[in-house]
Amino acid sequence: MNYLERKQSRVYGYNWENVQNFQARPDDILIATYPKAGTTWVSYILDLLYFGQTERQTSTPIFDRVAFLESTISPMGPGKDLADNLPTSPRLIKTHLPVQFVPKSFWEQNSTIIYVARNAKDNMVSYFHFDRMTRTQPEPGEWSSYIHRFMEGKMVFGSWYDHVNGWWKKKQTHSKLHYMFYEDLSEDTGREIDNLCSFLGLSRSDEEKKRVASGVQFDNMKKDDTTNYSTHCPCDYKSSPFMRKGKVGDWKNHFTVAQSQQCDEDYEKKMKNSTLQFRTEI
Ligand SMILES: Nc1ncnc2c1ncn2[C@@H]1O[C@H](COP(=O)(O)OS(=O)(=O)O)[C@@H](OP(=O)(O)O)[C@H]1O
Repeated sequence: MNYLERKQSRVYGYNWENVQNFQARPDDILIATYPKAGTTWVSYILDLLYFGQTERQTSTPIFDRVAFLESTISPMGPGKDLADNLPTSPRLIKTHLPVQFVPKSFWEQNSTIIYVARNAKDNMVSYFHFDRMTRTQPEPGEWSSYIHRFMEGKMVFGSWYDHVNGWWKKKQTHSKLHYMFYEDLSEDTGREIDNLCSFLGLSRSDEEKKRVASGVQFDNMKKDDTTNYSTHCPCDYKSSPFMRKGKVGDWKNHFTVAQSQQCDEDYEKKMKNSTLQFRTEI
């Protein structure tokens, strides 16, 4: 077992059975993403759509309102326990697990799932900076080698390519799965909130939806201590903030022309059988 595998198994391994035996409920909402694809953004949208600005929302950090299922590092204890004890209905639960590792009770209970995907290049950049900042992930090393590790899928939650494709395939057979894109949210948050409401069967006034769209803007979430992760312990915010840039196309500030070409060629090979379409700029 190499360093990465040892670290993975220490953080997530011993928790495996607990997570696999998790008892989902029919009204649960599972927010599934590859790390750094917009999990917190969509979590906060759903949180506001369902619960509005209550006292709990303004005093409790987002990572205690939305349980990170497979995490063992939350200040509130294992994510599975947090999910078990969430007082809300629906319960909002987040996961980064590839589709084949999601606890089976979510399928048995026909729970609702919101998947968020982000283009590979921006996802990679965001993950790189997160790895620089967090103490729960392997050290990222140099950017030039990180790109290769990402392309090879040697990441804590496995290959980005398998992740986005696995969930995309699942969407074709699981009607309660809504597949969203970070780039669409960035382009028109209001439109994506409308789509979410239609999918979830939520009737919210135009005014309420506008309030949500404004509340979840990057600058608002960045200055809000309940959504910017500033109170989350295992991070070094001097290296990089959690709410870093929040942009589509920031990859252009990181990739050299040669790195971009190499990534595109590799992408073509890995995604050649996929009908998924990503935008790397808007
Ligand atoms: N409101 C809003 N608007 C635009 N972008 C946003 C928003 N909220 C979070 N973000 C950006 O999402 C990135 C973090 O992704 P996740 O929340 O999935 O991270 S995690 O996996 O839960 O750790 C991270 O992206 P980068 O800035 O590119 O690093 C965040 O800045």
